[in-house]
Amino acid sequence: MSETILELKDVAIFQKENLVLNEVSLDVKKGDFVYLIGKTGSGKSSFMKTLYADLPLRQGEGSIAGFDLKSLKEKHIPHLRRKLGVVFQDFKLLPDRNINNNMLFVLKATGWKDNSKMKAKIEEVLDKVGMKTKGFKFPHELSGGEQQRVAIARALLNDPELILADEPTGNLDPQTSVEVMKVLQDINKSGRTILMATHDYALILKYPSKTLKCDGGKIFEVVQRTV
Ligand SMILES: Nc1ncnc2c1ncn2[C@@H]1O[C@H](COP(=O)(O)OP(=O)(O)OP(=O)(O)O)[C@@H](O)[C@H]1O
Repeated sequence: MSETILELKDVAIFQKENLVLNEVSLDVKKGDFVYLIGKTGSGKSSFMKTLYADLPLRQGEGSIAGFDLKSLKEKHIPHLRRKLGVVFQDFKLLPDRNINNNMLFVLKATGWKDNSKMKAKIEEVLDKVGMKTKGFKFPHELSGGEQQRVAIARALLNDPELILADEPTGNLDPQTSVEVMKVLQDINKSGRTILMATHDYALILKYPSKTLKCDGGKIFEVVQRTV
């Protein structure tokens, strides 16, 4: 049986004093590709934030990439984030520096020191997303799809065990969404676990996989044909 990388047991998720999700229990195995769907405001982002410890786990039990979310101390959050690759809808690239320097910033912030190793790593991840020749460009010189591919490359810098993608195609047109999705599929095929929140049912139909739905304050697994 394959190894569990994310496990939640009877978790409740709050935004301030408001209960957003309740009785959340799930088990994600290494190598899985899991979608998280649900209407606006149903709690997808709050759920993702709990996983990368932007929201504290106040109730229930949770472990992710070997970290216990309940007892996680503030000072250990950077260690957890190094094991996760997080991708956002709005890319979140630093606008004042080129792509290579965006990557360098993350590597230095996560403790890398050796210049030649950093250079090789940046080339490797940009190559993986088909952006090897664009490292000298600034974010505003790239299309939305290219920026998202760079953001995915950035998420790969520290060889994360799990990638959390919150609406990664939310700002992209359908064709570009498929291109970005292909990149995520390739990364998943190379053994990485991906949890992706999305509104894009066309993508789910094209690339069917295990699907969780946030609805009515709960998360449950749905079978493909009813999404
Ligand atoms: N910082 C916050 N403070 C208070 N309430 C919040 C905060 N962020 C979100 N909420 C509330 O929590 C609920 C869930 O929001 P969340 O952003 O997780 O939903 P979502 O499913 O990700 O929506 P969307 O698809 O629009 O991103 C909503 O009722 C929202 O108003």
